[in-house]
This record gives sequence, C-alpha cells and structure tokens, in this order.
Amino acid sequence: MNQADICFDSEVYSGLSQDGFHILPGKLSVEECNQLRLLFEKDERFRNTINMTRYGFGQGTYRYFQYPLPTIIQSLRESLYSQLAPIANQWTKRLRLNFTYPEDHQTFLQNCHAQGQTKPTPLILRYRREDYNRLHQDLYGEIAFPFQVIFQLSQPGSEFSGGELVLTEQAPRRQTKVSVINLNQGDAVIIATQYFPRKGSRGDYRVQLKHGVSQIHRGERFSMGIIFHDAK
Ligand SMILES: O=C(O)CCC(=O)C(=O)O
Ligand SMILES: [Fe+2]
Repeated sequence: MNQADICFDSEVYSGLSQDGFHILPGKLSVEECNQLRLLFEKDERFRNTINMTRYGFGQGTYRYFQYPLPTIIQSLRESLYSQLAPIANQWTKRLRLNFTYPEDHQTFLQNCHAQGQTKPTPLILRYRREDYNRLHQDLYGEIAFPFQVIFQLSQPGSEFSGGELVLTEQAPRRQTKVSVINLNQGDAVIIATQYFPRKGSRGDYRVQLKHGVSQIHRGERFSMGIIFHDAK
C-alpha cells in the first residue's frame, strides 16, 4: 500500500467538489489485490454474504467483512478517513448541515455505535459474466460519512471486459449526467456517498450521486469497497 501517493491537496478538493469523485492511481499493488481477492473464499472473515439477485440489487455476490477487519483494510479505513474528514467538514459547512466529523475514525465509529450502527461495512464484491450492480447509495442509518472509496482488484482487459464503474449525478433542474470510471487493477476512486456541494452563480447547490457497475461481458471482476460509517 502506498501511503505517499495520497496527497489531499487543493486539486483533490476541487475535483471532489466539481465532480463528486477523485481517482487514486496505484493505491494497491498487484500482490495486495491478489491477497484481498483470496480472502473472498475465507468464510470466517465475513459477517454476511449477499446474493444480489435475491435483493434486487443486480447480479453478483458481495460479502461484508466482520470485525476485526484484515489489517490492510483497517489501516486504509483509518488513514483515508483522517485525510477526508477535513473535506467532509468543509462540505457540511457549505451545505449548512449541523454535524462535525471527528478527526479520527475511532471516534467517528463511536458516534455510529451510539446510533445503533455497529456492523462493519467494508466489503468485497465478485461479478461474473452477465453480473452487474444497479445504481445505488450505501446508506445504512442516520449517520453517513460523505465519502467512500472503491478499489479495483482485477485487471480490465486481461481478466474481464464490460463491468465499468458508472456514476450518475443529479443536479437540480438538470437531466442526469453519467461518468464512466475506468480503473486499472490497484487503482481506487473516492466518491461522494450521497451528495456533494457544487458552486453555482447563486451559491452552493446540492448534487446527488449514485454509483453502479455495468454488465460484465467476459471473465471475473473483484472490487473492494471501504465505507466509513457502520451499519444498523
Ligand atoms: O464493484 C464496484 O466497482 C462497485 C462497488 C460498490 O458498490 C461499493 O463499493 O459500494
Ligand atoms: Fe456501493
């Protein structure tokens, strides 16, 4: 894991505030991706397994980790949180929301737990031919951190085709805009969980964001999601 390549400077801030997402290239090594993929088979690591067809979420399988999280996921969750929390707090001010995100993830989780959100939310997803993930938002209770991070664990082209990560943004009085995010194995993308503030001529306005995955045409695609709030 390369900590040095995340630098949450003004470019990250303006990207997130303009588009609601920002790509972090080469966040994980191929070796780390392969290790994370292998975890998918280890039942004892997970608290719940979701067959997406059964819930109408799409087609494919995802598994929620249980505590304690694998070390690499725990450390990514803490370090990404502490870098994103200051941006989250600038956003809440711009959106005139009455909530302050603590500096460290542990304190944030205490807030979640006090609201009955106690279950860990980091997950690994596996898609095979014809699988897909419908547009959605990952909200699991009243408390939601405004960012989440998605990691590509498979290599497009050699391992699968299709299966693009898709974001839709909905601004007031506009038709929906779509962005297709092409990630290589090991890349990650920070996305807005629910909505983000965008500067307009008459002040900031709220843009809603959803994410999903287009159908896989060939092969197998694994991804990992780090969501910072816990679930009810
Ligand atoms: O498979 C993907 O790229 C999307 C994963 C996802 O929905 C998530 O991490 O919340
Ligand atoms: Fe998601």
